Amino acid sequence: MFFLLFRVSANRSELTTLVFFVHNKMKIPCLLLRFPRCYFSRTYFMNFGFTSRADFLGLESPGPAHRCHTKWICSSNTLRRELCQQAAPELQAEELSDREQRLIDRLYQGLIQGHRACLAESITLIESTQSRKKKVAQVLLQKVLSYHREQEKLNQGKPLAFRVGLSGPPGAGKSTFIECFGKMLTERNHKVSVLAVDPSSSTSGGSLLGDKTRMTELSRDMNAYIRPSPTSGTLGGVTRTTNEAILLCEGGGYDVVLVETVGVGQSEFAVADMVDMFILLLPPAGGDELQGIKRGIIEMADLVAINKADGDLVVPARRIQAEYVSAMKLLRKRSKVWRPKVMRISAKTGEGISEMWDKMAEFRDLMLSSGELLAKRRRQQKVWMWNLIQENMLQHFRAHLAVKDKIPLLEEKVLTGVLSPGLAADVLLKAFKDGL
Ligand SMILES: Nc1nc2c(ncn2[C@@H]2O[C@H](COP(=O)(O)OP(=O)(O)OP(=O)(O)O)[C@@H](O)[C@H]2O)c(=O)[nH]1
Repeated sequence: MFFLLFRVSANRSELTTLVFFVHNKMKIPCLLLRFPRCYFSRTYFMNFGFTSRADFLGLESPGPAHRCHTKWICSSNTLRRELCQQAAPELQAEELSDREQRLIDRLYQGLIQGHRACLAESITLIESTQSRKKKVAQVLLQKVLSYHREQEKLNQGKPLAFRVGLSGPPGAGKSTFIECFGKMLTERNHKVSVLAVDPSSSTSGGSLLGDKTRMTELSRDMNAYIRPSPTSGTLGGVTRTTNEAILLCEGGGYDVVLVETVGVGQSEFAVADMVDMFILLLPPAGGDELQGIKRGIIEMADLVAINKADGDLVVPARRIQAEYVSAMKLLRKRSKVWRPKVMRISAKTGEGISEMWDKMAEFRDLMLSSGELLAKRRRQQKVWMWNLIQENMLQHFRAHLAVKDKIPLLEEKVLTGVLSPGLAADVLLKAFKDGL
């Protein structure tokens, strides 16, 4: 990247005008080198026509002046990070109070040093619905993201963590599996975090996955971190924070991030869209007992694990495995390098768990070497951005004064066949546009 460096002492307004001219005409990011005690307010820059901080980066030596508004860059290392963050200038536009800055610094430092308490506090911050806290959380997240990018660069561009989604109907043995699987991984020097997505919590106000005493042994393990699902919010809200929590966990050095969801709703589709590998855990039962499982979700699975393949259940587990093997042959191929596998395991006895991890590692290596993993992650980012925009826009639309009262009436007219759905939508959209 090109940028011009200016050093400012005397006649700074003339210089700033010149810098702005260069920046504006030549579209070159400019760097302004400043001296201590040389204070520039945001208004000062705005007066010269700069519209965002990323237009213009300031370098200052730490000193009495470092508390001034343009506290952007204090060392060449942070300078590099700040340049990387140009893509998200709006997040830095809001000035943080000293207290907020201290909070971010404390959480960030604690997080990257692997302190579980700081990770927990950071996730609580991103789950906050209070607008100010949300902003602070986003600044923290940006910081963690740039740390991520640096670490990934050091790791030759390879992802820092393996993101795994786990879904299955209630009683399939998810907690027993995670306990057994997680312990095996920590014994092999992995750091494991478990995030639960439980959409039922948004309607019941309680967390199904979180309330129970689950995974007692794993939760005592210093190399594991278990986070129950947030207790409020829409599915989109819950999954948005889960997405961000994944990044925080990775920043905290967790190299295996497990996202668990109950396989009876929409959450598993959302989870499948935020992980590298999606696993479906099923009990050795078929037909009626698995009615809650949606067909579509089987198509999303990269691996199906038939659990409880022990004692009397070995025979039905074998039968179910054979059924799934043939059913999955009929599914559309989603990857050039991987065909979904069906395995038998027992979370109770631990049988098959190590082999399952070997298969998972094989999947990750194949996906990485073929470039499919990174392509998938990039695609997921875009999907998520649009999902969130859609959800927010729809909320905004439904709550808008110009359409709010009209919706029930128009819905009724569509239901009774008085109005076509297309026409009703046109009426509402026009009212919305006119009311903007
Ligand atoms: N025989 C046998 N029983 C198991 C196995 N894994 C889990 N179970 C039993 O199945 C029951 C449900 O297990 P959980 O781990 O609580 O299942 P879950 O999927 O987390 O259930 P929810 O929390 O309701 O979603 C418990 O009684 C477990 O002891 C297994 O491998 N073999």
